[in-house]
Amino acid sequence: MAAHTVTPLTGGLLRRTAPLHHGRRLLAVAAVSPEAPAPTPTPFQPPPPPAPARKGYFPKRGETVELTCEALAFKGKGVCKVAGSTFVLLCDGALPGERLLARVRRLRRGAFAEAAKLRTLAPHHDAVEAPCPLAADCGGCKTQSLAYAAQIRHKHLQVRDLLVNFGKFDPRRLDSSEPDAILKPIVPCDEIFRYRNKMEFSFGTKRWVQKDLKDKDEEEGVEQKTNETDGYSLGLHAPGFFDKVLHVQKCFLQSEPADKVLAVVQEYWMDPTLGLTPYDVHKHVGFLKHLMIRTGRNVNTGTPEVMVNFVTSCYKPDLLMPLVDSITKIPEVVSVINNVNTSVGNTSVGEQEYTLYGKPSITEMLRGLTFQISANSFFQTNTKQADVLYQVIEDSVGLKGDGSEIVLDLFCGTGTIGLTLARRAKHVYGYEVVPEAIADAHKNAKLNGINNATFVQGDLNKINESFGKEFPKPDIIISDPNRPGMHMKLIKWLLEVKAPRIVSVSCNPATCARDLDYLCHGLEEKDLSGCYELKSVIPVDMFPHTPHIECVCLLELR
Ligand SMILES: C[S@@+](CC[C@H](N)C(=O)[O-])C[C@H]1O[C@@H](n2cnc3c(N)ncnc32)[C@H](O)[C@@H]1O
Repeated sequence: MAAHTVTPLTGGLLRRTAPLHHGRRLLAVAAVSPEAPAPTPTPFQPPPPPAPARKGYFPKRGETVELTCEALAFKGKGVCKVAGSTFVLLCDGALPGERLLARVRRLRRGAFAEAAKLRTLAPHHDAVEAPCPLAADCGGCKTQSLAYAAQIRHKHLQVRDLLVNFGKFDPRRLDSSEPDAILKPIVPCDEIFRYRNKMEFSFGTKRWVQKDLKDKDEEEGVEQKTNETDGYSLGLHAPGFFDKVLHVQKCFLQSEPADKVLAVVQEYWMDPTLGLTPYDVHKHVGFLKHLMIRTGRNVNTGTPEVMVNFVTSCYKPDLLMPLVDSITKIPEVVSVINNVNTSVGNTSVGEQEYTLYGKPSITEMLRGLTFQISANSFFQTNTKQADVLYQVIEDSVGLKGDGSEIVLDLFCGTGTIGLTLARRAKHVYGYEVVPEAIADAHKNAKLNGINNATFVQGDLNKINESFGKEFPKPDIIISDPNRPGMHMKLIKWLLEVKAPRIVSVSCNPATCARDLDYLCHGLEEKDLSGCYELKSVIPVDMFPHTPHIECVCLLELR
């Protein structure tokens, strides 16, 4: 692995202000320096000459500035600076190497500012044409116009910098080209489009228009791309808005059959003769709330099977039937569900669920096991890459395979990780807070003839002294928490129970690095007794074109 140049932390910082479980706050995240430029596939146009350097620049709210993006920060924001200045402006949609015009939006305690991109002045080093025409406006694919190789490089560097700055790991142990380097090369995704098995779209009464930027830009004579006009909409929420919906005709992240369903729904739902209205989140009137489309694989044929779930504010199947008749002409559609959610909230889980067509669940296959997935079950969203991720987890877990070891699967969801390991373990114990997920885990175990797995519902943020008494001492612990990471109570328990190996799986490298710091460097300064040694970190890219990155970390008791 090549050694990377890394900007000092002060070169770009992102403040995380929400308090974490531990009382500590994450004050900075990695900013990574751009790597050597790759060939630029977009046609060359001479960029305007750069603005003169402004040493000692300090931003003013509302001003328009010319910026250069130097790196990608955690969450995919560009780390930008005015020429000649060291002050950092974080800008959504700015990509490393790009020169852009932006408006200063917010000053963050004088430490850094947030800016909104107006337009590109000169493209970044690794520019490619984004296939989706909405890529610049939709918060879903922030980095679609960055070549995939560059996306991977930046994700790898982010993980590396977070391990150094939050995890306090020695960069020399991470960067070495030796096979024992802790940070392994990132595992890329083979399919970088159409990888999501589930998309959830919202019906809205307001179609998103970037009004505030547009108005001001027109005054300033800056050309700004905008989206359509006000009106009903079906698509994705505009970034940062719960009531404005970006109209989406097709999504390059979902399967082709799912795109066919979306096209049919878009064609018919606004037909006034059908009497279908979108739910108004301000007035709490209207019928259609969300459209969820899930794609699974038929266990026998391997062909796609699609579930369509309409989330509505009340149960009026007659209103939906014309739409159902149209979408069920698509051969892959095997299930149409109606979740009825009468609450005023924006959630897509209904209090009542009705099957309007076909079966109530679809099947999915993962590492040789079969899973029944209903409309509200949790399941890894990139099935193909989940197969790769679970292989990496299985390799890191390194079960002997003689059926002698006890595995504890913390944050087990529907039990998928534990069940894939159960075949080589003595017994798997899974813990998870959502009761429906535990019920699914039991069903999944039964469906696959697995008898050596026990799943327990419980909140791992609220464990007490009795936790751990109901299962034997584990030989290996897997921990796969949500983005906030592990609660301090759980970290303390892990340090007390001293399982020989822990495999920490995380979708948030910042909280992951923080938790690794506690587990490897202890809670008391300089006391490493009973702590773990970090053996390997393998980043796996599950979500191309987004800032998300999954990490599988192996820890061994010292
Ligand atoms: C990232 S998912 C991992 C799921 C599973 N390991 C998988 O690979 O499919 C995290 C899981 O942790 C669960 N969870 C979140 N907070 C929890 C808590 N305080 N106690 C127990 N489980 C929790 C979530 O419901 C979710 O299923």
